[in-house]
Amino acid sequence: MEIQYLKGVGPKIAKYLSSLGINTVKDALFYFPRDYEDRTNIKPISKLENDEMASVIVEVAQIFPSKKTKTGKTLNKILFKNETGFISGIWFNQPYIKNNFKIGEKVLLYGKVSKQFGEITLVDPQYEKDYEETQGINPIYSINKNLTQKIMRKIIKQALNFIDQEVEELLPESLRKIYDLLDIKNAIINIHFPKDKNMLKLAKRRLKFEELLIIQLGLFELKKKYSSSTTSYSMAVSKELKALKEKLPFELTEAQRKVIREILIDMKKNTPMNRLLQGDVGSGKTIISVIALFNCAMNGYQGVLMAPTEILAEQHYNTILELLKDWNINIALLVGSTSKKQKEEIIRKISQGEISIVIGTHALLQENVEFKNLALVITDEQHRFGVRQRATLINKGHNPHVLVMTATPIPRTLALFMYGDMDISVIDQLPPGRQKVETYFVRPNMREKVYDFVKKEIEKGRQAYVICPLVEESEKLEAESVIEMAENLKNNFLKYNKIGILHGKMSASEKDEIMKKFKNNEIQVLVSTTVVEVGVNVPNATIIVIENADRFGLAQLHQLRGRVGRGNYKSYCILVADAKTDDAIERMKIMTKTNSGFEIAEKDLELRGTGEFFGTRQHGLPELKVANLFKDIDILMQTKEVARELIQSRRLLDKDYYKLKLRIEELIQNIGDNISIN
Ligand SMILES: Nc1ncnc2c1ncn2[C@@H]1O[C@H](COP(=O)(O)OP(=O)(O)OP(=O)(O)O)[C@@H](O)[C@H]1O
Repeated sequence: MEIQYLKGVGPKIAKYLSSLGINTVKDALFYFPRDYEDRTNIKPISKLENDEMASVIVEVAQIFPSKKTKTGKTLNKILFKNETGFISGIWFNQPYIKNNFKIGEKVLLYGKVSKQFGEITLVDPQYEKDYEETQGINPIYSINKNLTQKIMRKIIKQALNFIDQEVEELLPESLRKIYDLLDIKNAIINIHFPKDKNMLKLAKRRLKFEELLIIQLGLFELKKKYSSSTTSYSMAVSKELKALKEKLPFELTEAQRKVIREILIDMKKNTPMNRLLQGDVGSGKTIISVIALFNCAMNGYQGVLMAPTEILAEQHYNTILELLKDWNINIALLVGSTSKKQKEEIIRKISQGEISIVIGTHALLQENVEFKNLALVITDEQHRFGVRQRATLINKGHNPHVLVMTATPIPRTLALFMYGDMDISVIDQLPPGRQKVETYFVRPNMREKVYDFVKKEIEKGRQAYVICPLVEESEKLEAESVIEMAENLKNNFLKYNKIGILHGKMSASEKDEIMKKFKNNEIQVLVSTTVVEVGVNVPNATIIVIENADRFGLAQLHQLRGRVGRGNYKSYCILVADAKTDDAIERMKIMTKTNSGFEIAEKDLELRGTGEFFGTRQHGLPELKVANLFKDIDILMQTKEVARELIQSRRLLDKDYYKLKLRIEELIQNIGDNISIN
């Protein structure tokens, strides 16, 4: 039912609601509050504590004229009283607020308490005059400035009148009984307008349970599908591997050896490998992919490695060419900017099986790229590819082995959730000799000192990255900001150093040229956008300056920092930021405190929630509305068990579960796969 059918929702309000993603009554019912104000516990004024959120029922005692503050804001103050004391309300830049109150009138105020110099104040409080009906726990919705909480609550209340026709119960009573879950109707009513705190808790639990159970079931079904496809390419462990290992410029770490064993065992089986390889930045994942691709080629099959950026694809290509040059293996690079003629040639050779190892970017996904006998698919940094894209590549072969590499360390339980259909290998050890990257957070007025320090490193023979401030996502601006920054450095701080620039809008050959020069130390300072974020490997670079660091998320900062500290030299990361919000300052501080990708990932989850952390939309998985993968581990584990049991006992096929089953099929379709559960 369209939202306009509700009383009081005219075209204007409907438009505002639509901008929140609410187009139907059902959308409104599932638009859950972001928070609640608890008015059940109305305290005497004298008992209020500094900084707490509180409600008071008071009478207007005195209305003061508007004043200007030192910073030019208008300040309005109103004094309120009740039998327990006096409290003032202050509002900034709302000069008309005083017209809304009359002396002696009773109001309910809700806001943050500030106690200073014996005066108790509520800053910018919400107020309601018809407060009788809104006592209790009240929902607070994420709204935009065109709507008010009051209007929103009215709309939701009306929507709740249609709950019977709009909302389906997916969980049968038998299951609800065992796990003490509210029925869906009660859960939705109580998540919007909780009867009391306990009912709010139960409502949340029920909705989280459903949300997580559906995803778990979807992932289990996917896993079942892949593991039941029995025929893959069984590959012997090539005798040549020993020779390859001897050619490496370093000894493999124990962690790398363990992972290689796991992968070779998988590839030997005639069921397809489906493995996630996790390893922190710089832990040495590339060589693992080289060994897997080599083994595949030695068995006479084709393998492919897809990277998220051209720079990285080229880097992998060059590494592989160099390492495998003693063997007669045809290797090709296929990226967006490969010339048309070359592309055609490469595509022809791939389809005829003349090329054994293909390295590339998204360009590999084009329809006309066909393989003769694709047996191994490796994707690097998979969180940048959607599940769908991975599937497109996999479908170019017949049940090939699949290896996904990621540098985002995800706590194990969460990894099991996100990649529920995959086995997991972890490189939990860095190559020997690595030192902690010393990280500093400085304000922009320290810039001169920062670049003095950069100069000193260069004098020692080392190299530096300068990551440019993020600008709006405009192609031109991106290039401009890099050029401007480089000019600025040339004219001021780094007059005598060789500076190069790199940004996403350069052609592949330009980028390649710059990267080669940087690798050969012909460029000492590389001013770049985040195109170097993932994977770029120049061990002689020991210092990275990240300008406007507060605009980056933690995971991204960690990736960027991972560009240094990749060799035996002591390395530094300097975050230059005029961070103002608590959140931004917190992020900077976390970076200075820890080098562990694992800890950073956990903090990131805490600060940003799971949706953004995983970029769930890219994964094709639904965004979680109520559950939080970090905080709701217990429900997560419980639903995992339930999912397993429902599938193993085949109870999911019972009539009771029919609606749930349909929902799961729908979910899998959204992920980009097509299976019916039977
Ligand atoms: N066992 C090892 N001993 C010494 N150096 C190693 C070892 N394994 C890899 N390296 C080197 O460490 C550097 C980082 O390796 P690699 O580029 O594979 O990291 P990565 O795991 O892909 O990191 P990122 O996620 O940042 O791309 C490279 O210079 C590589 O040659």
